[in-house]
Amino acid sequence: MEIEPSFIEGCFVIKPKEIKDSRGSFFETFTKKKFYKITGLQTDFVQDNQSISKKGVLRGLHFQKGTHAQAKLVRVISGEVLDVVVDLRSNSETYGKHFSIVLNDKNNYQLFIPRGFAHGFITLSERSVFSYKCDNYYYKSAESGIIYNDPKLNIDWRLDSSEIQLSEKDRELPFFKNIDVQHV
Ligand SMILES: Cc1cn([C@H]2C[C@H](O)[C@@H](COP(=O)(O)OP(=O)(O)O[C@H]3O[C@H](C)C(=O)[C@H](O)[C@H]3O)O2)c(=O)[nH]c1=O
Repeated sequence: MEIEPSFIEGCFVIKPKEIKDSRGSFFETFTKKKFYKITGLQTDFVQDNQSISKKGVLRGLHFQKGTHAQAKLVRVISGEVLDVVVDLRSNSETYGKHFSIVLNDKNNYQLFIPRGFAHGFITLSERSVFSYKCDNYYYKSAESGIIYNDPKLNIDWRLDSSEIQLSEKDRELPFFKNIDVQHV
């Protein structure tokens, strides 16, 4: 397992070591001891999620506010997505900046996202199975987000806007300038 920092402090890519043999391959998706050793983080993940999406489905950009904020360790089990995080930590040098990365079932990359970020992904393959660990529980009333096509963020989601499918909730998310970062 190796780690690759991104330009955003605290947000990094984990590249698991895949062991191949005549049957196929094996890799450890998470071990607390190794995660701590390579990251120095004592993150205590309490909830695992999985979502399945068709091509063009964009989930996000979401975050939970205040004490319900979640750090996440995200990966793709099947297919390919563009994963995007936005730094909402008001004291961060990269506040308002975003980092994006292609995660798929070939590179098996994982992205660690600290608390204080908005997160979203778009499915680029015909179907994706997306799995992630959270260090805080789901708390519906603490949910918030930013509209995916916010002009200030100017995120390139790789697909034509006519191909992008959003939930009703995500279509109504506020612009970046209107979110209350003090309660992120
Ligand atoms: C997040 C969540 C949702 N739900 C229920 C609520 C709805 O009945 C249903 C779908 O929820 P939602 O449309 O919010 O799911 P996503 O659009 O995939 O939301 C996620 O999208 C981005 C990518 C994230 O990083 C967040 O983890 C999360 O916000 O699952 C639960 O029961 N538990 C949960 O932890």
